[in-house]
Order: sequence, then structure tokens, then C-alpha cells
Amino acid sequence: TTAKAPEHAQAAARAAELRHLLDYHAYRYYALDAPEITDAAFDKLLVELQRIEAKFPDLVTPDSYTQRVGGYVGEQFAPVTHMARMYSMDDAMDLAELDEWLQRTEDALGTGKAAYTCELKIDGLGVALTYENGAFVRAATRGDGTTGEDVSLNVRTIRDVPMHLAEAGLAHMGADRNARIEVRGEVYMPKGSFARLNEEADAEGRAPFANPRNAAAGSLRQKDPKVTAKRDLATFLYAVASTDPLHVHSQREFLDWLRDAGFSVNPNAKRCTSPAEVHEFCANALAHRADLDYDIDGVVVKVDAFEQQADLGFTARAPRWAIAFKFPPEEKQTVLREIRIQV
Ligand SMILES: CC(C)(CNC(=O)c1ccc(Oc2ccccc2)cc1)c1ccc2c(N)nc(N)nc2n1
Repeated sequence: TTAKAPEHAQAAARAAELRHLLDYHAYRYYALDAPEITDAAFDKLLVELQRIEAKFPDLVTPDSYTQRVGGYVGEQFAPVTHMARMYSMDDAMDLAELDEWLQRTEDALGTGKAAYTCELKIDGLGVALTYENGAFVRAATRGDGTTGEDVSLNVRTIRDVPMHLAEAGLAHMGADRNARIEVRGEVYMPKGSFARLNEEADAEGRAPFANPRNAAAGSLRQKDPKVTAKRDLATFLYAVASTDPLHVHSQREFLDWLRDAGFSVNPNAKRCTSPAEVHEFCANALAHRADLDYDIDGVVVKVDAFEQQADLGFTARAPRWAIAFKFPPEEKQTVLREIRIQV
């Protein structure tokens, strides 16, 4: 066994180095959208780690990048109670209703001026991701807002979901770096992946998915994580149940923290300091809707300062400090399946 010791120790050291490298390069790629190495170089590191773990199984750690796709089928979809309600939002169906909300909000705040953070409303599936001591511990669907389904094994296969929080995010938490936090966001299927998936379905004579949202929902509900892993799902995070451990004081600061921590955050968010700026953001989002690689169904306008959010509070159903400005359904050129009529 002494002969084995140096080889094992060497393998253990290299495995730790590879785990760190893979996490760093995944962070560069998914959170910063600024990769330093090619995908091929990344895959080479991953294969090297998989080989070491195959030779020395005791070196496998749960947060290792190689553990993204795995786990047996039975343990999925158990009911999960969220740390805090995952609220929905009131809707504004047109600019007049949006202006009513802006006016009502500014009156309620009494300050005359409020700043808002405008975000794209991704047409996907709401999920809650829970981290403890900086490590991913669970993912759940939104469900009815209080109780969702455990989809941890499937969410682990989504490449842009970090298995543990990056140091830049943890450092911001100071003494609370080990706190349990639950972030919320959307799981979506990029339009390109949706088109490819439906081409495959067509080629195999299976029914196509109606839209990317349904395809994302179907992919998250897969019993076998190996199938989910092939569905090319992605995320954008946008909320947290309790902001205390993060020591941030506005939605804009929070979105910056999410990036620091390694999460994928939609790059089109903007802090607006007047209703006119909010209108401009909405008009611009609608104008560029078709150019995006994901479906959106509107814009979410949020009071930016957390102190003002706390002043406004929640109704039974939704926060008073956020509104969903809805876009009309996008007319899509649906390719009708050829129908052969036997004449
Ligand atoms: C605003 C919020 C409803 C999230 N916020 C929450 O879920 C939430 C929940 C408890 C909170 O704080 C509490 C903590 C404990 C008790 C009560 C409230 C705070 C925020 C929401 C919902 C859907 C969104 C969407 N589709 N796209 C974008 N871009 N943003 C969205 N934002």
C-alpha cells in the first residue's frame, strides 16, 4: 500500500486543482460571460478529473463538476416548502395601467421621486435554489408559491447553476457567509435549443413541444437527469427570499451580488429614475424581443431601494413594489405539420 500512497496523494492534489479550475472557468463562462479558455480545453480538464475519480472513487466530492449528471431516479419531486413565499406579481396590461401603478407607488412612498429597476420577464419556469455554507443543497419548482417539487438532481445538470457560491459573493456576506440562502429565478430553454429539440422530436415521430416554456417544464420534470442534461436548459436569477445575509440594499446591488456569487443574471436590467425612462425600457424591450435567444412575456418593474420595498410591503398575492408589464403574445410563424389527406 505504501507504493500506492504517493500516486494517490498526487491524484488527490491534482483532483482538487482540477475541481478549482473547472469552477473558476465555469464562473468565467456563465457568470461573467468572459471565458478565458476554449470549450475544448474545459472538456479536457473535465475528462482528466473524471479519469482520476474513476481510478480513485474516494476522491469524488458531491460538488465536483463531474457530479452534475447523476443520482438515481427515485428521489425526485418530493414536496418542498420554500423559505419564504415565492410571490407572483400584479399585471399591467398596457401603458395606462403601468402609469397608474407608477403613480400609486410614488403616492404611497410620498417621496415624489422613486428609482426603479426594470428587468426582462423571462418566459420560463420559476425555481428556488438553496445554498448552505456556500454549497448548493436543493432546487425546487415554484409550485403554488409556498410548496414546490424537489428538482435538485435535474437542476444540477444545468451548466450555469453554480454548485457553490463564488468567493466574491461569499466575501460580500462577511460573517454571514455560511448562512442558508434561497435565490429565485427562471429556468428557460433558449430558442435555438427549442428548435433543435422539436426537429429531433419530428424526426423520431414524437409530438413537438408547443413553446420553449413547455419544453423547459417538460425537461425539468424528467425522471432521468441524464435526459434533462441533454436539454440545454439555462437560468437567469433575479430575487432572494431574505436579503439580510447579503448586506445589499437595493435590487441593482442585489443583481450585482448574484453575478459576484457566480449566478447567471440577465444583462438587460436597468435602473430607471423616472416614469419616462421606464416607458423607454419597455418600448426598447418590446422592439428587440425577436432578437433575444429566449422568450420574454414582458418587463418587471421593481422599486429599487429595499427600504422602500419594505415600506410598501405585500398584498396576500403579490408585492406592492413590483409590477409585471405584459407584452401581447408574440405571433410565431408556427410550422404546421404536413397533413396528408388520403384522397
Ligand atoms: C419580485 C418577485 C415576486 C420575486 N420576489 C420574491 O419572490 C420575494 C419573496 C419574498 C421576499 O421577502 C420576504 C421574505 C420573508 C417574508 C415575506 C417576504 C422578497 C421577494 C418576482 C417574481 C417573478 C419575477 C420574474 N418572472 N422575472 C423577474 N425579472 N423578476 C421577478 N420577480
